[in-house]
Amino acid sequence: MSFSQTLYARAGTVFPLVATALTLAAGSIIDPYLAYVATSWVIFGLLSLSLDIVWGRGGFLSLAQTAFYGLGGYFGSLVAVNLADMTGHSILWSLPAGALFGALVAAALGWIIFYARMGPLQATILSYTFTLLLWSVSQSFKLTIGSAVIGGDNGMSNIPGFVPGFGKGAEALGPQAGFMFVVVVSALAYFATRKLMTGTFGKVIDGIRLDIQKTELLGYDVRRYQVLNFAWSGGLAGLAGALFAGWANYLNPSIFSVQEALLVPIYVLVGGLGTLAGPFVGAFLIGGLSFWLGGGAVGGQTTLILGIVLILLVLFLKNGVLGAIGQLWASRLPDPNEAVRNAGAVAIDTGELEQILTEAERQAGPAKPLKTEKLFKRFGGVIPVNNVSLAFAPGQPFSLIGPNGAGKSSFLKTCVGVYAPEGGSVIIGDDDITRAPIFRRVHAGMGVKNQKPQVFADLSTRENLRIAAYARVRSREQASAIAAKVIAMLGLEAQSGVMASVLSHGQQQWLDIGMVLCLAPRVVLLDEPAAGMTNEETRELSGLVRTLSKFTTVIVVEHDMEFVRTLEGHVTVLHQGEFFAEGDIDTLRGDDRVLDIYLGRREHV
Ligand SMILES: Nc1ncnc2c1ncn2[C@@H]1O[C@H](COP(=O)(O)OP(=O)(O)OP(=O)(O)O)[C@@H](O)[C@H]1O
Repeated sequence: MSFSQTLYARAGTVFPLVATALTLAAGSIIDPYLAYVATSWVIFGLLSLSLDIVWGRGGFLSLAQTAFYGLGGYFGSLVAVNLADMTGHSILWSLPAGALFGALVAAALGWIIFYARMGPLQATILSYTFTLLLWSVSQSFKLTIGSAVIGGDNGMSNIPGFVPGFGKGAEALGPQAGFMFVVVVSALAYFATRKLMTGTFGKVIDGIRLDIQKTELLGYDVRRYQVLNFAWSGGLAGLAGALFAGWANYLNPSIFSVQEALLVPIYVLVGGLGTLAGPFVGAFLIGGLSFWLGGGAVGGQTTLILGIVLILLVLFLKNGVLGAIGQLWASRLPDPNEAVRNAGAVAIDTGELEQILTEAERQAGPAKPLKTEKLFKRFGGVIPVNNVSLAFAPGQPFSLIGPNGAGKSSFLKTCVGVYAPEGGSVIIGDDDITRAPIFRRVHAGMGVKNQKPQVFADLSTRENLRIAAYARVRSREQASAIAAKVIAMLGLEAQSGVMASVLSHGQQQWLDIGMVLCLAPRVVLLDEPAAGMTNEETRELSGLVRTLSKFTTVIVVEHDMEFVRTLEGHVTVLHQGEFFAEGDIDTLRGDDRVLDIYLGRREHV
């Protein structure tokens, strides 16, 4: 790797470190008033970072960040006002209290949003409603606890500044030291968040944004991850709120206002969505710009400037400042996706495959049978799965065939948990999984490949496999080792570092199958796996499915009769949602009744 490539890969750590050092150095020499104003930009940057991890990384535009910010500020101050009087050291009380309260409220709101499986728009509106509700309630909310007074419209005053020393007479930091203190706290919060988001947790959050269903099909409890991410973001916002209260020494309900709520996404967009450092850049740029124009941080020109900046940004810098710099820089580096252009056809290394499957069997136990009993699913007047009772076992591949609309995919989706059945049961081994969420079925041993390749487009081939393997083994080293084996088995070594989005359709199908194998499934369900594959790839796939069936139960939904014939397994015909016939493919191909349903003749049907 060249210096430029290494620096590009570490940019999110190196530049923020340099920026922190420079800001700290500048802190003691700049004008105290500027230091005071710039402190608020750092705080807004931290608040915006809290949005960036849920929006830029998690894919959910939350308008509740200022709610957690305000609540963190009020609660942190409530604690600080009472305790700091006796002990000094206000920041020891207000910052953890604000962060914790913000995290708890976010976890509660996130629990409602994510477990109710709301759509993105609905979730954004609910988060906005929550902020508006607080705004309205806080106007008349009055509370006195000890020496802390929340006075409704009048807000809360006499909040102690940043007091680092102990004891009654301890003094608050001045503007310059206060600025440096806020920079240090925000930098620590940034680096902790960055560590979280560049690790496996962050990759799962990326997976949720890119393809939530696939993430769950890997066995991740996606809602738990979403709530945890939201709670972390609430913690950051609460921390920012507690800092803001110490900076302003005063809070009032305007912190929950519409204008405040909408400023946060603007900072994020200006800096660069999903970049983590971008929110600070956005807050500094907008804050600095309005300060320079003479309006101060919240001066009269701010709204106008924000409007103009946003319009220019939408027109010219769609990825924000850091996003645009990153793109420009990347375009000057050697193309990391070059390897794809020289790629040959995928050839399965059968020896490697058998090793992977033997190891999987050793770790996850023997193959499990899958059974459905009178499985029933209806969509209004359509019944795509009508009392279907089937049993699948290891030893040979099972194929499900039938004309278009026969209910093959619906049967598979009902087994997988994408559709909830109205009747009957699905049993894997000894476990009744009829009502289990998708990720629990995966834990029970199910591995699923849907018709379209489901890979995480923005992650590399290796990262895709790692995230799949990590879902099972929960160890980064083991996950990397499994990913390396699957890459070798698929012969994708040259493509291991390229983005999945640039792989060919066939390669994406293989990668998807590789991800399923990383789960060491005991039952494998494949929905039209040969779709879009070349003849050569289809032959390879047939070999893979046959080998797989020696180690696990395999069920394949397929249209391609020739492919089904090469599997040399058991075939079940579905028709109009019901079991119709079964046997080997040659017998079924000679069966007039089966021919009739495929040709649409009525004679035998
Ligand atoms: N989510 C849904 N909502 C409403 N109807 C659905 C839904 N999914 C499937 N159906 C209906 O159920 C019937 C069976 O569809 P399904 O896709 O399961 O058949 P299939 O055998 O897999 O067909 P194909 O081979 O064309 O993929 C169709 O009439 C379809 O319109």
